[in-house]
Amino acid sequence: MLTVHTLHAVHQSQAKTFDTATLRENFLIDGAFRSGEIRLTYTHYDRFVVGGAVPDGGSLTLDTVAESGTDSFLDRREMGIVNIGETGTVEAGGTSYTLERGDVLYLGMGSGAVTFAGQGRFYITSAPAHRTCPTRQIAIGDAKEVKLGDVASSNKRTIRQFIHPDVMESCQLTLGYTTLEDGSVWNTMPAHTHDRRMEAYLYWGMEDAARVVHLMGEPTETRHLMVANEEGVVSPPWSIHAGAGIGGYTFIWAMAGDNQSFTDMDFVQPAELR
Ligand SMILES: O=C(O)C(=O)C[C@H](O)C(=O)CO
Ligand SMILES: [Zn+2]
Repeated sequence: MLTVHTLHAVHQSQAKTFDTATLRENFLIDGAFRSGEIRLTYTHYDRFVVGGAVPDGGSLTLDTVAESGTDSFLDRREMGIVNIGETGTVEAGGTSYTLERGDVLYLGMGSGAVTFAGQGRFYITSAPAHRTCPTRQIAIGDAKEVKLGDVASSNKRTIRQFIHPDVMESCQLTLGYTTLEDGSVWNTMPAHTHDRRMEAYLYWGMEDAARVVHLMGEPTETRHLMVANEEGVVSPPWSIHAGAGIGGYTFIWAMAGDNQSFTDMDFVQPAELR
């Protein structure tokens, strides 16, 4: 079963008037992981799509998605998949890839129908593409590791870059995930914006009762979203994206836009945030 929800782009002057429920409707991605379903959110931020596929021992095929207006979803798109569950397989273009928890698969434009199977919980990201880059499976050991933060600032963390120019080629999609060390709670602090790229976060590896207080909004108009395990947030180009968690967590970041330069960020120091 395939469900697609559309999120339209919101202007920052409107976002600052939203109450909690309206903020959540417009920026929180919840309910993406349901047994036996593929659930996608089609955003109008760089036409970036995020979602989940949970085959739960069976198999689920993603092919035609009416929102893209193409015969097959990947006819003019590339895709990045992260398995956040147990071992599962993804089959595309006649090849089957076995993904362990934390493995990433990049599918180039024109890969055709994609079939998810096994016990994987697959996080799906997709951006429009203009050429075919080679499909590639990237294990955790193949990712580029960047250590950031320190214990004193409660933000010691490891950034793992998978779909990233230093690791492999893609059209515009970049993707990786960041894991907090025990006792550290803050991600992406100091915060930043990057008007050149939108970004989507998916929080996972959390206890059911835990929450991340995700900060969004223009730097001088911040708002927060209480985010549970396996929930995501779409971050418009004008918004900061940062958070503090109750307990440990990992978050998948994925971006699309004018450049693939991970370090192209406009930093905002805590004293400048409102
Ligand atoms: O913890 C961090 O810092 C990050 O992981 C930053 C995100 O990846 C990001 O916002 C990239 O633009
Ligand atoms: Zn960012």
